[in-house]
Amino acid sequence: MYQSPRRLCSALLQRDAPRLRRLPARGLRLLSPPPAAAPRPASPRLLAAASAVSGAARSCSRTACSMGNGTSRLYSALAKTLNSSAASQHPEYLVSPDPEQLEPIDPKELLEECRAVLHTRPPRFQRDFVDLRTDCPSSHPPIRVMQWNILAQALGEGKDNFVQCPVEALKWEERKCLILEEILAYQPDILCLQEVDHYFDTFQPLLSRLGYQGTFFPKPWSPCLDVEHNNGPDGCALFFLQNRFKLVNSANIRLTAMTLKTNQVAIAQTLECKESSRQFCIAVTHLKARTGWERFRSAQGCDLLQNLQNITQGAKIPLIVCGDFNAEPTEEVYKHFASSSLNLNSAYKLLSADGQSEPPYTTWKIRTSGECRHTLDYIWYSKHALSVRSALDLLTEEQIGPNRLPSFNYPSDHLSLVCDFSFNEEPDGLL
Ligand SMILES: NC(=O)C1=CN([C@@H]2O[C@H](COP(=O)(O)OP(=O)(O)OC[C@H]3O[C@@H](n4cnc5c(N)ncnc54)[C@H](OP(=O)(O)O)[C@@H]3O)[C@@H](O)[C@H]2O)C=CC1
Ligand SMILES: [Mg+2]
Repeated sequence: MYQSPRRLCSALLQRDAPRLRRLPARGLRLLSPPPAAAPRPASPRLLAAASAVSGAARSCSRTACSMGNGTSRLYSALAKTLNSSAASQHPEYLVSPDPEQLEPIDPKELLEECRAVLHTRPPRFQRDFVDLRTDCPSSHPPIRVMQWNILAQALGEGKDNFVQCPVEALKWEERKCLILEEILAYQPDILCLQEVDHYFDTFQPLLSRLGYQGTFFPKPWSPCLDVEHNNGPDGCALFFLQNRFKLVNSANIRLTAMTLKTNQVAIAQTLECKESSRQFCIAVTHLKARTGWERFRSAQGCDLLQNLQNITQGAKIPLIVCGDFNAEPTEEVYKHFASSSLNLNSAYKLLSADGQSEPPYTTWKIRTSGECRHTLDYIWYSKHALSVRSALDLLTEEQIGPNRLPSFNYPSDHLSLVCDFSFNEEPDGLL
C-alpha cells in the first residue's frame, strides 16, 4: 500500500517516538573511554553537526518530520535505522519504499554525521594501505573489496561473552556508526559481510542510498534467534556499487556437509565491470565456528568450492571469495582452498615478507575461556587472472589494546580486510 511521504514519516515517528525522545542525549552522551585513549578531537564543525543532529531529533520528536535538507534529512536517514524492533514487525520489504530513502546520500555527509554521534569515543585507528603492485599496470581503476565479520548485535550482547568489553561499547546506536565509519572510510566497491543482523533496518536502506545493490542470505537457524530482543537472524550480505558493476547472476547457497544441509550459507554473484566489460565472480561465506568442527568446516569448504567450480564454468571466470572461515591456515578447509583447481591465492599472505604467510591474527578477543587470537578471515582470488595492487594493513597489538576487541573504538571482534584488485592483461587459459 502506498503511503504519502508525510504519512509514512509520521507513522515511522510514532513507532520511533519513545527512542527519538531520548535521542538528543545520544550523540553527546559521555562514554567512558579507556584511560589511555584521548577522545576524538571535536572540531567546531563536528560539534555544530552534533547539535544540529540533536536539534533535528528534538524537533522530530515533537512534530511531524519535515522533509528538510542537509543534516536534518541525513539525520532522518540514520534515525530511521534506529527502530530495530519495529523493523522486525514490519520488514522493509513489506512496506512501500519511502521516497526519501531512495534519495542518494553524500558519503562525506553521512561520515560526518557518524563522527558527530561518535565524538565522545576515542579516535579511529589509523591503518595504511600497503602497496603490493607488481610490474603489471592496469588501465582500469582497481576493484576495492572489503571482507568483514561485523559481529551480530544479538551475539555481541547476548552470546559472545567478551568479558573485557564494556556493555556500553556495544550499544547499537553508536556501534552502528563505527561500522558505517569503517565502510565509509575505505569506500569499497564490493562489501562482503558476515554476522549481519541489521540488514533490512540499517545496512540495506543506507547503503542503497550510497549507490550499493545489496543481497542478504540469513542463516536458517541463526543463533541470534535465541537471544532476547534479537533483531532477526544473522547472515551473509554482499553489496556492490551499481555504477561500477552490472549483476549477471546471483546464487544463495545453503552449504552442505557430507550431503547434509547445514546452518551455514554463502552468496555468489557474477558481476560485469562497466569500465572494462570483464566479468568475475564474488562470493561471501561464514563457515561453522568452534573447535571440534574441523571436518565439518572442511566438508562445507568442499561444497562451496564445488558450487564455485560450477558458477565459474570450471574456473573460466575469475573469482574472489571472502569469508570468515573460522579456520586457521593449518586446517584442512584452508588447504582445500589453497590447493583447489580454481587456482586461488590468499591475498593477505602478500603482506608477509616472503608472501607465503598469513597475518598473525584477524580476530582477537577475550572470552571467559581466555584470550582468543586467531587468523580466520580470508580474501581468496584467482591468482593468474587477478593481481592484488594493495592491501589494508592490520591493526597492531598496541592499537588493539590490552582489552582486545570489540572496544570503544573498534566495533567488531574481527578486523576488516580490504584489497584493491586489478585484472591481469592476459587471462585466457591462465585462470
Ligand atoms: N533458534 C533456534 O531455533 C536454533 C538455534 N540454534 C543455535 O545456533 C547455534 C548453532 O548455530 P551455528 O550457526 O552452527 O553456530 P556456530 O557454531 O557457527 O557459531 C555461531 C556464532 O557463534 C560465535 N562463536 C564462536 N565461538 C563462540 C564461543 N566460544 N562463544 C560464543 N560464541 C561463539 C561465532 O562467531 P565467529 O564466527 O565470529 O567466531 C558465530 O557467529 C547453537 O549454539 C544454538 O544456540 C541452533 C538450532 C536451532
Ligand atoms: Mg562472531
